[in-house]
Amino acid sequence: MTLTCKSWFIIRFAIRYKHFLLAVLLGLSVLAFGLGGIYLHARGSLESLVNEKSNIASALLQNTMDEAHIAVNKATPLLGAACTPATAEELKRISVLSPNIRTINLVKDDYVYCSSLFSRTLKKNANTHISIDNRLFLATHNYFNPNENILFLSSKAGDRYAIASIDVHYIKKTLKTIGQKIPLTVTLNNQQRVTYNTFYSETKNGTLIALNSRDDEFTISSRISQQMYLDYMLSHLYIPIYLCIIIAIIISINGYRQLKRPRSPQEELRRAVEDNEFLPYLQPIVNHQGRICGAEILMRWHHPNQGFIMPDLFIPLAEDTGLITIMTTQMLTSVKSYLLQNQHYLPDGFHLAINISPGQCNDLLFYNDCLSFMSVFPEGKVKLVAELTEREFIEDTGNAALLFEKLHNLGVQIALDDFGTGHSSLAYINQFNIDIIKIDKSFTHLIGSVDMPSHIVDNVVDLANRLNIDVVAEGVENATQEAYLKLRNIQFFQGYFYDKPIPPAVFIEKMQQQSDRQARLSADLSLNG
Ligand SMILES: Nc1nc2c(ncn2[C@@H]2O[C@H](COP(=O)(O)O[C@H]3[C@@H](O)[C@H](n4cnc5c(=O)[nH]c(N)nc54)O[C@@H]3COP(=O)(O)O)[C@@H](O)[C@H]2O)c(=O)[nH]1
Repeated sequence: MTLTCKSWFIIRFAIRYKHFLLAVLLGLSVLAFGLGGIYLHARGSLESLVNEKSNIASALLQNTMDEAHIAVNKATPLLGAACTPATAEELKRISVLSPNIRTINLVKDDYVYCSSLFSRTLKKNANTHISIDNRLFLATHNYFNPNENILFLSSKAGDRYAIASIDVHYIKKTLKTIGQKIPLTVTLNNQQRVTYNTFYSETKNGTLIALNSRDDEFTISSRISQQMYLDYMLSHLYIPIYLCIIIAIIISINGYRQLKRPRSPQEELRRAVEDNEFLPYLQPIVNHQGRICGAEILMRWHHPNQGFIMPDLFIPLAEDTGLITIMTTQMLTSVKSYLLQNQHYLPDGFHLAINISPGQCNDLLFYNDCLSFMSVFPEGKVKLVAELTEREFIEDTGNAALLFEKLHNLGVQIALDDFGTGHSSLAYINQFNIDIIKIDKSFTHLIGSVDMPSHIVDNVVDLANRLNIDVVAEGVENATQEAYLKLRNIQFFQGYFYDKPIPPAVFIEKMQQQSDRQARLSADLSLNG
């Protein structure tokens, strides 16, 4: 399976910022739990509020219905008689005594023949026609209000009816006053409906809360949509929401601090290795003609909080913990990709030195790193040099000798670093078939001083010549030192006089400039020649 550039970018980003992402995830989880809880609470509260409002609306409507029942019951005895002025007067009296009832009427053969509104018998015509299908029903009626529905409640006696009319406008006002933003609906006999629904548009989705009246004559209902739940939560529970956000941020920041908190030096080093915080720097090595012919890889720790940390401060711990092995692999892998892309700027036999610690001489992991490094370059392009320090004693359990033999077979050279400062220089030369000696900078620095023990440098060079070993003079800082060392026919020079350790990209620039200069010089020579 191949990973696209985008996936790589995401993976690298996730690895690089994993602590930050974990902290954000923690905060978001807390926020999700908190808001989830608040939302559930809001649901419960809103549902009980709607229940309460439905109950109040139902009670008020039931009152009106009871009033209508009493009114029609009072009017029922009048059904047997004709519509005299006295009957009409009695209907008016009943209606006036019932504050929520607008009219009381007597109906026969689907026509209103007597009403509390008129003091005479009404004629059969379109205006007085009324069809009564249910005990409670909604209808428009020309006499009472042709433009709006009226709620009628009827009571039957033989083939006649006493009916009371209730203003629907009044019912709507009741629903509005009680419901406020919550839409309430009155449904009669499970069919005809009166709704007050101006704030939220009507929906078929959501939680239905329905309450039947005492005699199942009507139902008060409300459907709570998702929007209503959210609005309720935001308007009533904003303080818990703010608190939840603040707590999530605090937990996030704290989590981040905990994840990033200073650990033991060992843990911190391990974390840095996982986060690829160790970078290779390259210090140029120049030849007798002053041209860059190689470089030494020197490790730097780019710490996210402390900036660049020099190797003296972390190499001993890396050696103790064994992490130096993987750090060396990281250095070689990184430098390999820089040099591979720019190998056309490198002179053949480019001298690339890397430090190895005594602990790395006990197994063949370093050999595998070298093998992988060498395999990508054409033969003879790069001369890899393993620099052995004398700081610690290399125990020759047989493994070190085997490692050096295999490295030699691969074409990797062995250099003895800090020569003369340790306790086993000569023993190592004899034991490990050393190819290069590096004169320690403490000796180089003495060149030019009054009490310079010149015989030390001279003797090292003399020894190297006799054993056919190359010499690198380390720590060259001025022209006097260079001149002195050049007179002794030393092959390689390294020090601040030429350059400090620099990032690989800067080193490549220098190689490119040198390569361009060489090309111009060759072109001039061939023109003149
Ligand atoms: N096992 C590994 N050890 C490593 C690795 N990278 C570095 N090291 C060891 O750390 C020691 C300190 O290294 P550093 O601080 O990088 O110092 C090197 C040069 O910067 C310094 N130098 C070079 N020229 C001059 C100079 O002209 N003057 C001056 N005062 N200092 C100079 O010397 C150090 C060179 O080190 P070396 O050649 O290895 O002796 C260092 O001893 C390294 O061994 C690593 O990847 N693995």
